[in-house]
Amino acid sequence: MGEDKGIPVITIDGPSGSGKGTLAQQLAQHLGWHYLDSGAIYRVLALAASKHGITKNDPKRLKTLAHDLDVRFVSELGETSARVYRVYLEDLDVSNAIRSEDCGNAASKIAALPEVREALLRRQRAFRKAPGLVTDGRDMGTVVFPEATLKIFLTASPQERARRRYKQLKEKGIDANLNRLEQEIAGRDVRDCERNAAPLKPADDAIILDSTKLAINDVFQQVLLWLPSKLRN
Ligand SMILES: Nc1ncnc2c1ncn2[C@@H]1O[C@H](COP(=O)(O)OP(=O)(O)O)[C@@H](O)[C@H]1O
Ligand SMILES: Nc1ccn([C@H]2C[C@H](O)[C@@H](COP(=O)(O)OP(=O)(O)O)O2)c(=O)n1
Repeated sequence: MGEDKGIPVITIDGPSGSGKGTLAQQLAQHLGWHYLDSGAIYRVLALAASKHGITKNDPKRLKTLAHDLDVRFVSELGETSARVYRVYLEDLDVSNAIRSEDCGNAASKIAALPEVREALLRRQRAFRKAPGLVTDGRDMGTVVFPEATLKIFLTASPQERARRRYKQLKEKGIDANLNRLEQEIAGRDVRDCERNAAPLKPADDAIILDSTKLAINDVFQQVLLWLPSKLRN
């Protein structure tokens, strides 16, 4: 099915821990739009590659794996009426498994391969369905949906992002080390920003929002203020 360019898209790009997923999910739920967590696709691919013993040094097999990847997203109502997004690889629920920092790092490594990115393009664009799509990642506004309705580039200081990730992991009962997280986040920033294929950078027409000192709800309210004028254009 072809992509319908008349359907509105909000893109949220930015580095790890800036709050992209949180904001994108809030917006999708508020607007009743679809949600695409593009990073989850790269994470699932990293998991599948490890399962099949394919390394980042084998772009040809990774490309085939990316093309054939059996990844599914299921959105369901959680206990507090907020939507919960679950991710399946083949028929296995990998929602928690893909959230480890190891998986994030592995995803960042294979995401540097142009063959892999190309193989995932069409799959990502297929999420553009009525009444609208909110999506987050690294290249949503620059490459995947260059004509998006509203593009946000969400940042926060590396220290604040590491602190958020630390708290998030601890809340999930996952052991974490703040210093190590800071280093891993810094390493991922460099790799994601310096690669040649679709590097992490704001689109020319993106609004840059620094959330270092903003609460989750402040970020959400700010974006809601920007949206109406973009939807009218
Ligand atoms: N503005 C904010 N202030 C404080 N914590 C935040 C903020 N935005 C997100 N968080 C928290 O930080 C963690 C990482 O957010 P997440 O949305 O997963 O980031 P990303 O998708 O950019 O990696 C989550 O636990 C989330 O609740
Ligand atoms: N659109 C995207 C999304 C993610 N990636 C890569 C680069 C990221 O470091 C990894 C993991 O992305 P993800 O958004 O899940 O990571 P964070 O939640 O921001 O820590 O995948 C990408 O290259 N392009």
